[in-house]
Amino acid sequence: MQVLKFGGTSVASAENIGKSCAIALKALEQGPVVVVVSALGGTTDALINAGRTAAKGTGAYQGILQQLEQRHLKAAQELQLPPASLGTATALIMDAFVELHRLCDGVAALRELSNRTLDRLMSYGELLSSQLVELHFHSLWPDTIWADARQLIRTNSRFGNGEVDVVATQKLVRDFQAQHPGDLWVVPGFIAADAHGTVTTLGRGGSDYTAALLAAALGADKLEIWTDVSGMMTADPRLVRSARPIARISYQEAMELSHFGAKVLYPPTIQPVMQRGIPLWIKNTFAPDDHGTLVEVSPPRTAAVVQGISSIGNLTLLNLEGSGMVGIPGFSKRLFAALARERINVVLITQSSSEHSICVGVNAPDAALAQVAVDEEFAHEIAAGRIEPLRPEQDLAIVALVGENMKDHPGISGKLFGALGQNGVNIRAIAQGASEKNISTVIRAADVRKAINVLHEAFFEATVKQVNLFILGPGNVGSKLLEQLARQQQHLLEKLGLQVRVVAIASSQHCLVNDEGLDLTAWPEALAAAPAQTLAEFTQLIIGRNLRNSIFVDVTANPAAAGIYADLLAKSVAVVACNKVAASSEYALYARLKNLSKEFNASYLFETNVGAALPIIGTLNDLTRSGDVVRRMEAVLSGTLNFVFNNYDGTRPFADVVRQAQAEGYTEPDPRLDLSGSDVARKILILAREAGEVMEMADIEIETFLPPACLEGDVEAFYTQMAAHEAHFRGLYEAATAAGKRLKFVARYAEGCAAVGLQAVAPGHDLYDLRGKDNVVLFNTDRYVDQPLVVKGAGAGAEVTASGVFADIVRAARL
Ligand SMILES: NC(=O)C1=CN([C@@H]2O[C@H](COP(=O)(O)OP(=O)(O)OC[C@H]3O[C@@H](n4cnc5c(N)ncnc54)[C@H](OP(=O)(O)O)[C@@H]3O)[C@@H](O)[C@H]2O)C=CC1
Ligand SMILES: N[C@@H](CC=O)C(=O)O
Repeated sequence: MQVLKFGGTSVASAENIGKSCAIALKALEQGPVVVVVSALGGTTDALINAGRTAAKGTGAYQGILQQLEQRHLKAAQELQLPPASLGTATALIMDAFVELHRLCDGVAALRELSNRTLDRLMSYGELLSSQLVELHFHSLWPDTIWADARQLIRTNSRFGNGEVDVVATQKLVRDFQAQHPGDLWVVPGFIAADAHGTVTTLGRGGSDYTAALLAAALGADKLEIWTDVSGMMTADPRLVRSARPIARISYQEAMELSHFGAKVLYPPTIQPVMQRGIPLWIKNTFAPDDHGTLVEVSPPRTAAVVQGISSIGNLTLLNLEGSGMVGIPGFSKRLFAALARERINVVLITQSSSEHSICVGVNAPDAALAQVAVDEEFAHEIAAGRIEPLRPEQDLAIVALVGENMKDHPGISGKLFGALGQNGVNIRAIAQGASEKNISTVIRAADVRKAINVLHEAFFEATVKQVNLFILGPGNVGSKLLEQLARQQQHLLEKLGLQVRVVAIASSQHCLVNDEGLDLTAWPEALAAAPAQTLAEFTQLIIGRNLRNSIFVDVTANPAAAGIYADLLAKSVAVVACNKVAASSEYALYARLKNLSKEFNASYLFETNVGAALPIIGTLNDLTRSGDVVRRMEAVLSGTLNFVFNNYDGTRPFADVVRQAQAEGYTEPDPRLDLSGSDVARKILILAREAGEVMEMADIEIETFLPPACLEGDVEAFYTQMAAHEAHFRGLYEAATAAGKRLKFVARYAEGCAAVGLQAVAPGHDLYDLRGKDNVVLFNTDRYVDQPLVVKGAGAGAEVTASGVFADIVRAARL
């Protein structure tokens, strides 16, 4: 004997009924079959709607019923039944709707819809669908009978959610079997009757339960639940795109997952088949060849420790707290008794070992009633100040990991907390029983999508991690970065398992957004047509999207952009910046950002602030982290100035060489920062801070070689004044050359002091041979005493800088 249950979508139309029928006929090749059917998809909701509309006293329910009747008549027509069967079907439908109209008229007259009447109304959905299906089967398999579930499933008289009398039900089913030994039964799901024969229902989704009760009573070889997905999934596919079906799972795990929102199975379904050890399949009517999920006693153990991730929304936490609870027995009993008296279901319980508080999760609609009930129960203690009035916390949800293997596996909860923490998901409460089949976390409802995706990636997709970039400043460096990202997307996916998506690009005039990731080959045109956004709006866009593994990339030189880092880090959004403003602004901000980065587990990386893509800050960090102490640094840190002094020989104006440096992309957007020495000063300041020094910009001695007039006015005036002072620059050059030396703009740090300035260096000096736009840093430390540790190479240029930003992005993504 096999029991096959077809859900609402599987019988929603004549075409779908045909598919379900084909599945049942195939099963008949292996032996007798019991088919349990739900109502035609959407019917139960429509019947409830009709009843509730009638209860308001309006006549609108008539329209709802007429539509529903037409739908059933159309399905009967389309089933292409033999004429006699079609006549029977039409009569059944019309009679049923006469009765439904009569019931709703009564509800409208009384303006009252009791659970008992609602059960009666709803029962017509399954009664009609099962009779239509039976007529269709009958035409293909004459040995088919319709079995009325009201005569098979016995419940108490709790209308709306009847409690099944299992012993009576088993007897009724076996007696029926003895009298009707046919090959194929068709049974309406969801409906039952109490001892007086009054119709009851088994709760929404109860058709699964009907099928399980029949399977258990008949000692079936298997139960198959046919639905519109290919099995139980590792997570809700509406929230997690990469969710996949679970091939085999234990009853216990399936029970945990179905309780926690895996809607493919009505939770009570498992108990009856588990008791009898009947294998339960979840299969897809629309893809019958897919494997589906097999729920069984002990599935073969795979490497998967976690089987699925599930969630329940709409949760409220109630926290009973107070010093008067500690060490006194009976508090929890009274708390749960108060909730039970109001028939409030407790979804989750936690209590810390200090016994100072007990925290329970309830469905949000029950929270107000729960609060009154508990506050009343403890009114005496609250008045005496021994207990606080109950504190409800709303807009929460549970996200749970499910898997029997978790119990033998250390580190699962560590991984869970780490993954959530890194993405700024705050855990409000935790529950895990000693059986360790389920680890439940309570989080903000707004974080559910992000949390489930983060966990799915951590536990099911070790190979791919999605990273979401928000890029500010698609200028010289920014546009090169976007080119490099576009070129390397496949490489990142294949070699590093990173699926890098650029979600937004913003300039000062436009902001382009696509939650699915922008097309990186066509962004310039799209950006030019996109609307503007302020920095505050851009910040909100990043925070509001609440995407996992979010990284803000600042490729501007804008001081205001540096002002948003703190807000982002505090939301666990990583920050990668080649903008030097934040790291070189007042020490308090630099320190705050560093602390926020630690506190919220979000990277704050700015390697390109010094020497473009050269590993200067990284090297310094490695030295200090491993206990070395930096005593002295000597460096050339301006690509622009090194280029200018390497290329200026008096044969063409100094200002022209500076213009060339700007055209080649070495200067700051405002080249006066380079020529004045300020840019080098910020770099040595950043290095000194990274070496552990508490320093401000004002502590750096800047010896400028520019005549003061060059720094008056705007950038064009700057170029004009440099041209006017050509003799000054030639003089500097000639004096150095005459002494056999070269000009280098040098930064120095030693014993808490730092200075920058132009210097003529002699052959043999470490800085003498520094070519082109190169930078160099010489670190003298406790370990590098005789010879400095040297980092040297190209120190400016859009392409190399972009590659340094890219490397920081990858570092942040792999954290
Ligand atoms: N060039 C190099 O070798 C190196 C550069 N850097 C750093 O890289 C950064 C960028 O330099 P570069 O690409 O040459 O500069 P660009 O001037 O070419 O680009 C700056 C970008 O920032 C945008 N921007 C400015 N203000 C805002 C704002 N308020 N909101 C949104 N976008 C804004 C600009 O947009 P719009 O055009 O609309 O104003 C532009 O797209 C600088 O901080 C520089 O110090 C670091 C290391 C080396
Ligand atoms: N303008 C800078 C670029 C890198 O920071 C330089 O010239 O070094």
